[in-house]
Amino acid sequence: MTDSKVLPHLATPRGRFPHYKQAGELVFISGTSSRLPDNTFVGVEVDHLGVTSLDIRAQTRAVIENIESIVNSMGAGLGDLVQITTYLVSMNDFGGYNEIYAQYFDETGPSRTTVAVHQLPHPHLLIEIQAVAKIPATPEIRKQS
Ligand SMILES: O=C(O)C/C=C/C(=O)C(=O)O
Repeated sequence: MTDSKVLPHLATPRGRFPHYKQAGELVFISGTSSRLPDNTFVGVEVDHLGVTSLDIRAQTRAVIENIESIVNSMGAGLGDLVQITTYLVSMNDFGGYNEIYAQYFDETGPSRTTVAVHQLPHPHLLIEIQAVAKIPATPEIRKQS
């Protein structure tokens, strides 16, 4: 079974792709940022002079919680993730990212790769995560497809 979904309660993808694609028991979650449904970003402050402050801890938490919302929509949870790839704009943020990551996952969690990239699809983004979940094809999940 293959199934793609754009979830109405999450930030709309900024391109023609789904939040996730399910292929059998594996669910491939598209690159996810800290963007909220109103298209604002968690972990971004712009002061009265227009100076922008970006917060890797707040962004990391929001990204993981956005991914959690996606897997929750399938009746699953973060414990069902089997693989994570993280894209950071700067490895200077590795410490803050890792600190928040450890509040959600440990060595029994998904395999993980973290790389630094030149840019992400919005200048306010410090982090984006893509993930794979393994979710048994229960009748409930099949019903949603
Ligand atoms: O949706 C976002 O805010 C950031 C993620 C974008 C992508 O991964 C993409 O456009 O491919």
